[in-house]
Amino acid sequence: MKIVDVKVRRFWHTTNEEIDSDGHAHPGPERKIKKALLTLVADDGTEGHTVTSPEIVRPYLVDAYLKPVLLGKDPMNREALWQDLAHWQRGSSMQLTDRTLAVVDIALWDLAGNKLGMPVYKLIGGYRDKVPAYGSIMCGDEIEGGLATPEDYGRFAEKLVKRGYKAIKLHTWMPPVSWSPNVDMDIKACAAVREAVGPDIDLMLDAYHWYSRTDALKLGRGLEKLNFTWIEEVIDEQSMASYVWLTEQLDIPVIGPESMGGKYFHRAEWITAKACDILRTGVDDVGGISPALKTMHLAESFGMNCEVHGHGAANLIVAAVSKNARWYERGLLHPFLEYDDCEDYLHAIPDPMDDEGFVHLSQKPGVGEDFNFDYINDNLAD
Ligand SMILES: O=C(O)[C@H](O)[C@@H](O)[C@@H](O)C(=O)NO
Ligand SMILES: [Mg+2]
Repeated sequence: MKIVDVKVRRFWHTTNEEIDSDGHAHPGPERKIKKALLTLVADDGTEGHTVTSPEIVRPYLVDAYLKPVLLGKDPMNREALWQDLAHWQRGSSMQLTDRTLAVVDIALWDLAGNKLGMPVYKLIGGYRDKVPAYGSIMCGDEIEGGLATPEDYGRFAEKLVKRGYKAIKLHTWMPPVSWSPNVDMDIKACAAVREAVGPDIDLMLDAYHWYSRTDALKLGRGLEKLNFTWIEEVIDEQSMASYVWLTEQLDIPVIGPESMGGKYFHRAEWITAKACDILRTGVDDVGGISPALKTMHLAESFGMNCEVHGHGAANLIVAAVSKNARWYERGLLHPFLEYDDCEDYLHAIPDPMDDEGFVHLSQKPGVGEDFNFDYINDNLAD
């Protein structure tokens, strides 16, 4: 087989989420944004697809890196293609990011699954056909009846438990919320959730990402009293030394790094420096399914769990093939948004959850995104 085409189709997508000045999502007025479908085409007609933001597969990157590396190559040689792209990153003046490597890797896995008529998680080697999910709540806001008070979080958490979740992660208030960040309010929100759901639900916190060491310590101590399962990204992850310090001080497990680059290389440094108790990976964060698997195996060799950042079919695959991933991060969730509503460019959501809190893997060939190609082709954007 050979790759004969690399195609990008930009299309209009309707969303009811808006992104704040810190890059976090909240409910918002319905609006149209552009998305991009990346398609890799093999000479036998087999295709692999994934959807991303247009910037991730902008024409410059496709012409300067993706086509030169991919065209004429065997799409089944994913490792060689990923290594070639990864080597181009240094010479790309930071233009070729892990996000672009990720979408190419996912599309290559999708193409392989389509070619072999298998769901990708089975192609890799399934560990389970369903994964327990935690409900990942959106960052707090100042919306009446939304996530504006600790009581709002408590009420929403009760609903999530009734929906079937056996674990819940809070993202609490961060700027631009006018009075945040605020450790005491973070602890109040966590206490309200613990009070609402009782002692048997796993609870985690992912709070303001730039607290000082002493603020993070105060927050961690508060979570220990509430028997939380982990504390996440509460200090700038660029300071690994701060996480070494925090991990030494706290009994509650510290998880990371999420947003740091460096793929599995940097995550190996966090493990050997004892900067975390639980490792973190995610297809967007480390450059695709392939490097996410390497990160998972790295953690396993140190007897560590590694939790997958983010939702979607590709992240679900990484959790489904890994004994040392406890959860699938399902979200982000908000009282005003219906997460089970399907995106307009899909025929079905990639992470259906039963009422016991398990997300079931698609048994269709490929990665598991059930694209509505008619919708995409009928809503093309320039
Ligand atoms: O934008 C972000 O910080 C992430 O998307 C975040 O909201 C959430 O996905 C996360 O941190 N999960 O762990
Ligand atoms: Mg996080």
